[in-house]
Order: sequence, then structure tokens, then C-alpha cells
Amino acid sequence: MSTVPDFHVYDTTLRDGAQQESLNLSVTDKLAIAAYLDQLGVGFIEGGWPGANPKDTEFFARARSELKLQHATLAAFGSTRRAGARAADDPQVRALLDAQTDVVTLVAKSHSRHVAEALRTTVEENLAMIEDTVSFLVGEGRSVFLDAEHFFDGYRTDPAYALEVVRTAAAAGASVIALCDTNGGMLPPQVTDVVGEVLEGTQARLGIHCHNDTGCAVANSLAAVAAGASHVQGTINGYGERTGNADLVTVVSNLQLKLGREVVAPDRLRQALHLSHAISEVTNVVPYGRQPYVGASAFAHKAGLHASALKVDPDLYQHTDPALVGNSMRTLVSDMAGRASIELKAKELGYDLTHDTDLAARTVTRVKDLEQQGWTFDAADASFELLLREEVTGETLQYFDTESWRIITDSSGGAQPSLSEATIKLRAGGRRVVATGEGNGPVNALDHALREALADAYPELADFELIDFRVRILDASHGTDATTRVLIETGDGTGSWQTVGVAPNIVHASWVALVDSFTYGLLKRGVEPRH
Ligand SMILES: CC(=O)SCCNC(=O)CCNC(=O)[C@H](O)C(C)(C)COP(=O)(O)OP(=O)(O)OC[C@H]1O[C@@H](n2cnc3c(N)ncnc32)[C@H](O)[C@@H]1OP(=O)(O)O
Ligand SMILES: CC(=O)C(=O)O
Repeated sequence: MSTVPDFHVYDTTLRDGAQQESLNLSVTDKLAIAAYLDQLGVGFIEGGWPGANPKDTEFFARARSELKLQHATLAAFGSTRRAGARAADDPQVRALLDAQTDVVTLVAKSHSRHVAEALRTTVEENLAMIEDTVSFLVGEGRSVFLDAEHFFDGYRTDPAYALEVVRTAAAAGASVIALCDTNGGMLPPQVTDVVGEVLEGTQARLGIHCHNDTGCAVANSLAAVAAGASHVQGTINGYGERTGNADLVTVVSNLQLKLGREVVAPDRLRQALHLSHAISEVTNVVPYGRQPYVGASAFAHKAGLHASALKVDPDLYQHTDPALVGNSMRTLVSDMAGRASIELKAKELGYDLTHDTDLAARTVTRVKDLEQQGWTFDAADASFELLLREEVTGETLQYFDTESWRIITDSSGGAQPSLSEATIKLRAGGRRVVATGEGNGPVNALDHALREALADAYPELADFELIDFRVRILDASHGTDATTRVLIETGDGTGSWQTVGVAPNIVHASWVALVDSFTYGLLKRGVEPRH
């Protein structure tokens, strides 16, 4: 039986997290995520439900040989035995033993209505199922954690029975009884009261497992800890059934940075952003930009007043040091910027404007004028950097001189897809070039033609790839003659950058964003213009 540390976090990403809509993990994915969770330093990793599906059974088999956990202990999850049977004979319970983990977490009913209606048995038999299954697994050398399902709702309806469930599990040898807000309907004061009363009424070691249906999963988990729970469950990035579980990244950061409870080593917490994003890559769920602590916007500042204070001391508008979770401060430039925003952003980009307040003021005015026309610089850092460079150097960076471009779109009028052809005339690499490109749309054709035209002068462009292309109609009331904004994301395998173009003509707006994208990419590579 493994020793259960005094206070710890228990990750259920691979079990409850995988219950999220559209999230589907292969065994290899689960092994990769488990390794990342171990790197973060969580105490326990719930690997899945062996016996419930072949994938989870295989996970535990492969984990034994492939997963080299340095820190965490693996737990297998399953339910108490079936009513009217013996734990020793229950195939689900056997599968838990076959998983060969030190820890088994059992889900058990603690709400008398669920016992009657979902389990369709008596409250006495449910207690017997808990007693029999826990003591059997403990007898087999496992540490057993018990997830008391629907505990908070059950406690409201029938407190005496809910308490009896906790006492029965503890008496049978469960190391921790995690009180579950299965339907996620609780608010922090309710959690505080119930955890306090259960501790007083049972003296059992309690844990907490919260769902986020009221948006309070993290707050409820912290309330439970404050009331005496010493085992906190959650999932990375808050993945989970319905609206998800308590986000363990936020829980751990709050416990550590706000409440002074060291649950993971500080150098592991500094990897929180990296690990949260690495796990997003595996789950194929786009990281949530406004995720506390590790979101891309968590320390991004847009308002000019904020920037002016941040310039003096970042603490003035930040609740903690972003480096502690591996994040960093960013300044966003928009029509809400002031001179300080420009100065800070310039500093991020490697320009020192502290001694040229006129330049910052001029840049603010230019940004505000352009944003009034529909440009958006907080979503297009690369276009802003080109604009700033122009203000600093007094010249526009140009890698080629455009003579003209033209696009023709052919359609047979039927269901056949139309084809666009772009022709570009420009000067680059010391000569005049006329190039054409075809595409399934005008922008695609223009992109191909421009690459073709610049291929000899700038072979570096071969590495550039259009990652994202977004169009927004700005004054929709104008109908088809409205202004169009195009945002382009380009990558080169080492990073990506965003550019913007605005024009009444969608193709012209795309051209502007495309030219900025190529210009910025070449600039970042240190390529000198070859006219
Ligand atoms: C709150 C939570 O999120 S707990 C985790 C829930 N996770 C999952 O359900 C995912 C994995 N589940 C599965 O693969 C399947 O549901 C299985 C393999 C567990 C069971 O599948 P089946 O045998 O086909 O049963 P089914 O899913 O229809 O119903 C669940 C059965 O478990 C019983 N059950 C539910 N909770 C418990 C419990 N704590 N202890 C014992 N039995 C339970 C139900 O009463 C029901 O019994 P029945 O077969 O007599 O009707
Ligand atoms: C056990 C569990 O996942 C729940 O009660 O929500």
C-alpha cells in the first residue's frame, strides 16, 4: 500500500477530463499526458477505468512498462461492486486489481435518491457494496480513495445517510473520501459548510472533486481546502464532463502562490504554461486565451492607463509575477493605447523610446486613426512592428516594388468550382518580374503569384506558410460595398506572426496583409531588401 501524502493534488484528466465532449484520447495520447502531469508534479494521476473499455485496460498494461513516473502515483478508477454480488467475484473489481496500480479510486453513491433510482437497490446494500469493495481492495494491498458521488446534493437531501457513507468507507480502510459535486451546482459557502460539518461528524480524511457548472469549480475546491479537505481533484485546463472540472493549473497556482501551500516544487510550477499547452497539443483542444495564469491574455494589457502604471511597476496591474507560472507580460496596442503602451510594446520588440516621447505620441495618433478606419493592431503584432519601425527609421521597409496586380476568376456557372488566376508585375532582385499563380480563390491565387514572383530574389519565402486567414466585414450595413478587414497568420516552422489589411475591396485588404506578412517574415530573418 502506498503512503498517501498529507496534502496533495490528484489529477483526473485521463478519466474525468476525457469525459469532455469531442475529446478523444488514444492510449499513446494518455501516456504522453501522464508524462507531462508527472513533470508538473501532481501527486496522483488517475489513468482511466480498466475493464470499462479496451483502451483503458491497455493503458494500464502499457503504463507498467512505458511510463516512468518520477513523482506521481498512478491510480485506477472504477465503481463499487454490483448490488447483490461479492467484490471478490465482480469482474469490474477484478479489472481494477489487474491494472496493478498502488491506488484504486472507487466511485460510490452517497445520495439516497441515487441509490434507489439509479442503482435500484437499498441504502443498506449500497453501504455493503462500499464496505465490501473497499475492504477487499485494501486487503489486496491497495490504497483506496473513495469518490462519494453527488455528495453535496445527497447531504442536503439526507445528511445522515451521506455521513454514513463517509464513515463506512473510512471504517473499511479508505485513505481519502473525496466529496464530489457531481452536478457542479454548488457555491463556495455551501461547500465550506458541508466540508466543515462532515469533518466534524466523521473525522475522516476528506478530498474534493468539483465540476464547473456554476463557474465555481476552482473556488469551490479552494473553499473545501480552507474548510479542511486535504486531497484536491481536478483536470488540466479544466477539461471534463459538461462544463468541465476544476482546472488544476489554476487550483495549483492558487494554492501555491496565494495560499502558501507548496503542492508542486516552484521550478515545476514555472513549467505550468508549457505543460498546459503541451497537453492541449495532445488533446487537440485549442488553449483558452483567457485561462487564468497560463492563458495568452492572462498578463496581456490593453488599456493605456494600465500600461502607464505598469511602466512604473508591473505589480500595479498584475496580481502575481507571470514568470512564476512560465507566462510573461505583454502589451497590446490598439485605440485604447497611450504613449506608455507604445513605449512598453516597443521595449518588448527591442526599441527604446524612453527618450523620444514625440515618437510614442505620433505612433499613438497613427494607431488610433488607423483603428478608426478598421485596422486592429492588438491582433496583428507584426503589422504594428512594421508601423513602429517606419516611425523609428522614417522609411517604409519594402522588399520589392509593385507595378500592378490583377485577378481573373473563371466560372462555368454550374456546380464546378471556380478557378482564379492572378498576375503580378513587380521589381525584385534587380529585375522586372511578371508572374502568374492559380488558386481556388482570388487570395490563394494572389499568394501563389507573389511567391512565384519573389522566388528567385527571396528563396526564404519557401518556408512561409499561411496558417490562418480571417475576414471581417466592418460596416455590414453597407452590404457588398462595406469595408473589409483581413487578418493573416503566417508561420515558418519556428514561430508565427499576425498581420492585418483593411480596404473596401477584400482582395486588396488581403494583398496588404499578405505583403506585411512577407515583409515581416523576411525582416525577422534578417534578410536585406534585394531590389
Ligand atoms: C460521476 C462519474 O463521472 S463516474 C464515471 C463515469 N464514467 C463512465 O461511465 C465511463 C465509463 N463507463 C462505461 O464504460 C460503462 O458505463 C460501464 C462499463 C462502466 C458499465 O456499462 P454497462 O454495464 O453497460 O452499464 P450501464 O453503463 O448501462 O449502467 C451502469 C451500471 O452501473 C451501475 N452503477 C452506477 N454507479 C455504480 C456504483 N457506484 N457502484 C456500482 N454500480 C454502479 C448502474 O446502476 C448500472 O447498473 P445496471 O447495469 O444494473 O443498470
Ligand atoms: C466521480 C466523479 O467524477 C463525479 O462525481 O463527478
